This record gives sequence, structure tokens and C-alpha cells, in this order.
Amino acid sequence: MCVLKLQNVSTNIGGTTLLDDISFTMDASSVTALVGHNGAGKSTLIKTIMGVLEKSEGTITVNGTYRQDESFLTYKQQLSYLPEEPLLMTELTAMQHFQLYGMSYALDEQVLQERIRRYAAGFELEDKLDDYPEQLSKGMRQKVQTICALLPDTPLLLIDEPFMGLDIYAMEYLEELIREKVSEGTGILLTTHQLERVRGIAGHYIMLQHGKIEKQGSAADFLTIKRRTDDDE
Ligand SMILES: Nc1ncnc2c1ncn2[C@@H]1O[C@H](COP(=O)(O)OP(=O)(O)OP(=O)(O)O)[C@@H](O)[C@H]1O
Repeated sequence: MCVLKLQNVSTNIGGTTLLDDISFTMDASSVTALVGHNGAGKSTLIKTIMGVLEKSEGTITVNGTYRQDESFLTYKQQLSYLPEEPLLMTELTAMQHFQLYGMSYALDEQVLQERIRRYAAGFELEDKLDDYPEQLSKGMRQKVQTICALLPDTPLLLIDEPFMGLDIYAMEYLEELIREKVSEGTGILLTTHQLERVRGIAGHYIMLQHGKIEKQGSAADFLTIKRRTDDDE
């Protein structure tokens, strides 16, 4: 099952081409890592798929049938997004953020409460649920945003720099949750600079350079080539 398909997608902002003719597909139950130097276009690609940035050309299809151009709301219901920087609302507590996500994705109340309890325990946030973002540390805000993105059961999960700002325990717990999501059928597209950390999770990689796909293929091949190149330097 194809969970994400991009065909000839380009994104221009203010006359500058940020993404140029991007095409690739992703299967359900798989993880693809988007890699590349700072400014290569990784976040721009994630935001274009999310619809935060408007593409100028091409088509994006999620879960086989949902085209971004056709029914944007139904399309959006198919994906969940973890941004690079937390986008929390100052007037809502951590718990209220979780409830908002639960409602937006029409999650069953009992399932929602069980997931909140489990994820909050795993990320050591149990005593922070009634806190507002300004009362939380940066890493705790990142954990709240991470839980929000993991609560819904969407076919596609987009994660921009999943491990940024998390302590080692939280990174390991997130890795476990990513594996769990994949085993349940979710397709995950993530951006990363931490190749070693995604070694055990990502099956495929896409390398971007100046907004274009430079290379793509199996992550095992890519990481072997990368290590060899690093050793030669
Ligand atoms: N809203 C915007 N308006 C204009 N240019 C933008 C905008 N967002 C990103 N860019 C430009 O697009 C290019 C790609 O940026 P992007 O954030 O996608 O890179 P990235 O690969 O995610 O980098 P990093 O590894 O540093 O996070 C950069 O040259 C950046 O300056």
C-alpha cells in the first residue's frame, strides 16, 4: 500500500525555487529518512506535504486516494505532523493540547486517555499535565509536541528532527514508539542529521541538495557509503 506519493512537486517562494521536481513514493509500515545539509530543503518538503507551504507544481497523494488539491480537510486527517520547533499555544495546558488533538482527529475518549497516560509516563511528564508551556523546559515542550503528534492513528506521520532537544531516555522511548507505529502500519517520513540514531529504524533514505533529490535508496546502502566516505576524510 502506497502511503505517500509525490509526483513532480515544486515549491517556489518569492520567485525562488525551494523544491525542484520532487518525485518519490513511500509504503505503509515503513520509515524514510530525509537527509541533506542545512538548507537543503528537508523542512520545506515536510511543510509542503503538510500544506503549510503551498506547492507551485505537482501532485501529492496520501494513503492511495487522498489528493492535497482535492479535499484538503480529508487529506489533512490522513497525516500527523511533528514540527522541528514546538508550536504550542500559550493559553492551553499540556493536557488541553492532548485533548485538542484527540478531538481534531476524533479519537475515542478511552483510547485517548489511555494513550495520554502511557505516553506521559514514558516521557516522564505525568506531573506536568496541568502546566502551561511557559512553565515547561524546552525539552518538556518538545515532549508535549511529540505526544500530540503520536496520539492520532494516521496512515502518515511527518516528523521534522524527531530527536532534537530530547534527553537520552526520551530519545530511546521515542524510537520505541516509532517502531510501534510502524508495526501498526504507519508510514513515517522524518528529517534528520542524526544518521546513527535512525540507522535501526529507517529502511529508506532520500538525500536532498539545493531542493532536488540527489540520491535515494535503501538506508543500509546509504549508511555504509556514508561511513566509508567519512572514514576516508
Ligand atoms: N518561508 C520561506 N521563505 C523563503 N525561503 C525559505 C522559507 N523557508 C525556507 N526557506 C529557504 O529554503 C531553503 C531550505 O530550507 P529548509 O528549512 O527546508 O532546509 P533544511 O534542509 O530543513 O535545513 P536544516 O537542516 O538547517 O533544518 C533555505 O535556503 C531557506 O533559506
